[in-house]
This record gives sequence, C-alpha cells and structure tokens, in this order.
Amino acid sequence: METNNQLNGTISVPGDKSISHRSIILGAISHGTTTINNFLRSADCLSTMAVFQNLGVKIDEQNQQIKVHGVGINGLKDPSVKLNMGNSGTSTRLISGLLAGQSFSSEVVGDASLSKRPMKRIITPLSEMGAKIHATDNHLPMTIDGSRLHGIEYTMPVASAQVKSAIILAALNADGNTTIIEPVKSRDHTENMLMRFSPNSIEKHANQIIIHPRHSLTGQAITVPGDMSSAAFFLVAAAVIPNSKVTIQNVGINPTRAGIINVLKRAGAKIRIENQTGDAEPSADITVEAGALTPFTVGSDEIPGLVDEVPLLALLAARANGTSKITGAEELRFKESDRLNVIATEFKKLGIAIEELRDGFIIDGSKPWHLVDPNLDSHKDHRIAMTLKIASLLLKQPVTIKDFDCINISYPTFSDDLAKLRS
Ligand SMILES: O=C(O)C1=C[C@@H](OP(=O)(O)O)[C@@H](O)[C@H](O)C1
Ligand SMILES: C=C(OP(=O)(O)O)C(=O)O
Repeated sequence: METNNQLNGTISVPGDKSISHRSIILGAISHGTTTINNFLRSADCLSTMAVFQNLGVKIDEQNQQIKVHGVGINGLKDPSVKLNMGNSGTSTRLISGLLAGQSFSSEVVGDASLSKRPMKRIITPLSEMGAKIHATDNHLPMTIDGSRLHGIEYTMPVASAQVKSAIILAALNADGNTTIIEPVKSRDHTENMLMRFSPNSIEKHANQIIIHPRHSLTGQAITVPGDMSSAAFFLVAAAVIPNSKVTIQNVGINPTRAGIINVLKRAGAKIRIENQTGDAEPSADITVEAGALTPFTVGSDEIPGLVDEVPLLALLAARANGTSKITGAEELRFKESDRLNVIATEFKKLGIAIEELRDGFIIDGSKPWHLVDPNLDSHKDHRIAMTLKIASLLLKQPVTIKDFDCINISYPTFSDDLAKLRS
C-alpha cells in the first residue's frame, strides 16, 4: 500500500471555530467595540455573524479584521426574520441561551442535518431557568419566547461545551447566581473569554462555574489561535503517511481541546511542540513526523477533549500495528452525521478491519487495507469528508468523495493547505 503522497512543509491553519463563534457572541452583547483577528470565515461562523446582524448588531470588516459594535446584553433588537443557524450546532445552542432571556420572541431554524440534532439538552436546563421554548419533538424549528430567567444549580448530565455555554449565556441575564457542575470537563473557551469581557461575571473552580448576573461586558481585542480540530487532519496525516513531516504553526493547545496530542504520543507518533505562548488560550507550533504506530485505547474520560477528532483517531488506529479500541464516544451519533456509523461504513469500503460499537470502534490496523468500493460518501459532514480525503492519500487507486464541498462548514481552505504540503 506504499504511495508517494507524503506531506512535507510548514503551514498555519485558519482560526479556531469555537473561539470565532464566541468572539462574535460576547462582542455583540458587550459595550464598545470588539476587534477579532484571524476570525474563521467558514459557513458556521458566518451563520453566527448573520444571526447577530439580524438581531441589530453592526459587524464590519477592515483589512481582514472583524469589528463587532456591541449593543449590550439588553440591546439586541427583535428580529423581523427567522434566525437561520445553517448547519451549526454551536450557533444554535449558544445563541438560544442568549435569546431565552430577551424581551422578544425568536424563531430559530437550521438546515436538514441541524434539524435532526437533539435540542432537549438545552431546553431542559433553560426551561428550569424559566425559559419558554417550543420545539416539536425537541428539534428545530424552535420558538423562543424571551422571558425573565432565574438562576439555577445544574449538574451537566453529558459533557457538552455547547450546553454549558447556553446556560452561561442565559445566566448572564438571570435574577440570581447560576452554578454549573461539570463531572467531566468540556472545552472552556466561553469561560476564558467571559473572564476577559466581564471578570466579575464568572468564578471558575475545578469542576464548578458560578455566574453572577448583570455585570456589563466590555469589548475586547481578540486574536483567534489556529484551530486544533483543523490542524489535526495534517497532524494525523503526517503520522500515518510514510516519509511525511509537517509543522503547523500557531495552533490553539488549550488543554480542554488538545486530547489528540496525548493520543498521538501514546500511539508512538514522533511529535514536537514548540514556541508555546502562555495565554489562557495558549498556542504553539506542532511538528509530526511519520513512523511506526502502536495500538491505543481511548475511553470516555478523554472524549470531550478530542470529540471532533474521533474520525481521525479511527484513521490513526487503522494504521497502528495491532488492535485499538475507542469507547465512550456515543456523543458522535449526534453530530452533523452519526459519525460512528458513517466512519464504520466508509472505512469498510477501504477494506479497513473496523467493528462499530454502541459507543465507539474496535479497529485492527495490522490487517492490510484493500479497496472494496471507491465511491466514498461524506454524508455532508465536513469532518468525515476531510478524514476520508486524508485516508485516500494512503491508497494507490483513485476514489471519489460525495459532497466534498461540505468542508466549507469548518475549513474552506483545506484543499489549498493540503496542496501546499504536497508541493
Ligand atoms: O462548544 C463548541 O464550540 C463545540 C462543542 C462540541 O460540541 P458539544 O459541546 O455538543 O460536545 C464540538 O463537537 C463542537 O464542534 C464545538
Ligand atoms: C460538531 C461540530 O460542530 P457543531 O456542533 O457546531 O455543528 C463540528 O464542528 O464537528
């Protein structure tokens, strides 16, 4: 299965998707102007931007810098249109938290994939706070009648940064404090950013966050680090494609997001992390070089820190010399596609020895791949499309990937960056 598709060189990847969303959201409800450098101009983040424009927030762009002219938490305007969240779960869940405490009603809609994704996870805690949300069968479209909210104490049943952030944003406009208890920690970008925009609004403890409402937010200058979830395609590619060596500069390495680095190390990948900055959202240059890979296990405690990288972990496992097991990843069934089922289905077309479990996979990477069906399908899921593209670099035969343009959701310049590493 040796190919000449090795990747070599140094690139940087676009800005982090989670941080880009949050910089628009917190900027919009602040007083003063928020500037955003290295904002990710992908379809999901542009959905967030358009929603706030429909809520009366002026957002403009000069020399690739985004400027959000904040209106304060009570300055959003009654939208005269449906708020279209496109394909973005993050936009939907975070902004719904904010809409719950407004003085107007909003109708939230999304595309076919988003309309299949579960919203009960936000409806339950927000309703406990006094929100009035109507959604047939807990799916979009959803009507949110803005109401007076009160503080709650909430223990998160699933580790979800989107749910946590929805509660935080609602809590900013509630009567009384809100306490969120997180048995397993999810990404903490909302908390980190709120610490900057309004230090008196938030207390952060080991597994507990307390929100103190009604402190105003002040606009900030944000520089978004490179997206670890985008960098991960090339980090894993460099680990699995013989003779590769790739450096990705300025990647966000917030520990709640960098789980893939730990797994790459455990699998024996040659990896180096350099030039780290010491911010609340640290970043660094990461180099990975191809080499022999050993099998690994990943369990539920690690999943939140690498939830969007699980398709890539499956690819890493499919090139390790033995049987790897990934469990505790049932959340993958509720993303843009059922990612556990789709990865198992598409990897079987490549002749990979993969067994789909209820909550993960068992993958025997010691068995050679043999192409069974060259007609691969992204299922309109950006992370699946890019994972299959990297996998295809290990094949001698050509394959096609249906609906590959869905990569625009998170990484519109993926193909350009891949081309740079192949030239
Ligand atoms: O908060 C965020 O920005 C995100 C949280 C994760 O979702 P969950 O919180 O639902 O696990 C992740 O899958 C998504 O890509 C982005
Ligand atoms: C799950 C993802 O995003 P979202 O939930 O925002 O649609 C993702 O980017 O992989």
